[in-house]
Amino acid sequence: MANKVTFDYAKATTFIHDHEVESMKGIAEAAKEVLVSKSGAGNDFLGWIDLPVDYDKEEFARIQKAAAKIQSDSEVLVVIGIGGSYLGARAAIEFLRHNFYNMVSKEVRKTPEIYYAGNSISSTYLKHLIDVIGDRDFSVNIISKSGTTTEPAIAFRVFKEMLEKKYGKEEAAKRIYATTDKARGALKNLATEEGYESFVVPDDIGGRFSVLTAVGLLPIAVSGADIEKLMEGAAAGREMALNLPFEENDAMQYAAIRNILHRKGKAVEVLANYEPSLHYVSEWWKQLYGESEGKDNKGIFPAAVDLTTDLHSMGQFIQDGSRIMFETVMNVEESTEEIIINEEPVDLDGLNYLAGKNVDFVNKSAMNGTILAHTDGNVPNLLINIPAQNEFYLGELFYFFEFACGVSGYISGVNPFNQPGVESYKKNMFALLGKPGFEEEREKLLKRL
Ligand SMILES: O=P(O)(O)OC[C@H]1O[C@H](O)[C@H](O)[C@@H](O)[C@@H]1O
Repeated sequence: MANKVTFDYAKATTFIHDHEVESMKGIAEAAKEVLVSKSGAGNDFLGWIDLPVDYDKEEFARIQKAAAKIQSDSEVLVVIGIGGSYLGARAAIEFLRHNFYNMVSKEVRKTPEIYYAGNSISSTYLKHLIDVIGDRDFSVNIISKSGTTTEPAIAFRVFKEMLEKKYGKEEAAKRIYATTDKARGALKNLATEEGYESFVVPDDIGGRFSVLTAVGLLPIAVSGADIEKLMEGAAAGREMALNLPFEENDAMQYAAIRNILHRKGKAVEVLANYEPSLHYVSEWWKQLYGESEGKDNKGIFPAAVDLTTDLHSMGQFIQDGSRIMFETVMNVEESTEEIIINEEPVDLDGLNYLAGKNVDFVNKSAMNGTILAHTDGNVPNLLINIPAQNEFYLGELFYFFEFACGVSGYISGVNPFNQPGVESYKKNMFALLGKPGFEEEREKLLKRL
């Protein structure tokens, strides 16, 4: 086991020839050069490249102080945000903390319960979350880079009113933390007006690359995870991605291999995990790759499965359905906890052959068996090994995926750092809602409904 996050495509070599790797190596290195020399499209959004070694230390300390205050005066933290202003924090908290974080006793958890809002427009979800908070002390972290996104703005109105009713306007303002642009947007204006403690999403870091800014760091710190270790891991990931030659550079190889497979007609990448606590890492990854690469009528469609769970639902398709995909497995090499399967005097369930083995041995056997089965079913399998579930390796993993994403986007010739397609639904929604300025569009749409 290496003491770092590694990428391994040994099980995919039947689908990929050495000369293809050699040829893609050149393309990937040229793409890397465009990325690090900041000469490509979207080059004003590359602040994430050096972020792990070049971040605002004063703000970092303020994040830790705010987290400590929330931990001391709140039983619940409501994190309001969507997309890049939501998924990174949730991915990290679920990866790093207890699988039943909110449910486990306070003595075990020691930190506030954390719930997420503003990631849908469901009134039922909002009302049910209000029920969960009850009359307990709580704080809110509203996160929106643009400060104008509808889903979080609506949720914030609801929880702001709840805080103000409970504590009065002045005390409520001390329980609201706003993470947004340093100067622009409705949320920034509101925060200044109401005196909320504010944290900055840097101009040159897009939402889906912002997990290691205050966007992710404040909620992650509130959960009790060590954000310094997270940054150290990301810095280690950066060092390797920037400096290692292609043959030893895991992020570069991942970018290259997935593009080789894409050019052979594999239109879908299925990211698989064998730990339920990685579910939101996949969700974060889906946005990172989906918004970065899915444009100009091209891109690999990022999909995800939780295994072995989905082997009993999606497994059939992966093994035997349309041959449109390759699979990338995130393998946690050392399980955080161990449970031994004990021997039973009468072997009624027929499991005594596993007596003395731990459950993770069974999980790994399922994983290895599945990788071979899927490979036999013509699904090329790639492996990302994560030594253990801790802050350092998560930092490395975040950086690995971000760097590979930038390189991969340039390989396919898109601007990996914009998301023009996201505006289309928003325009229609605003028109249908009757937002001022959308009158003409509204008439046209109403006729089509
Ligand atoms: O942070 P915000 O400005 O509220 O944006 C939240 C998310 O929604 C947008 O529609 C974008 O497509 C995403 O890239 C972004 O992460």
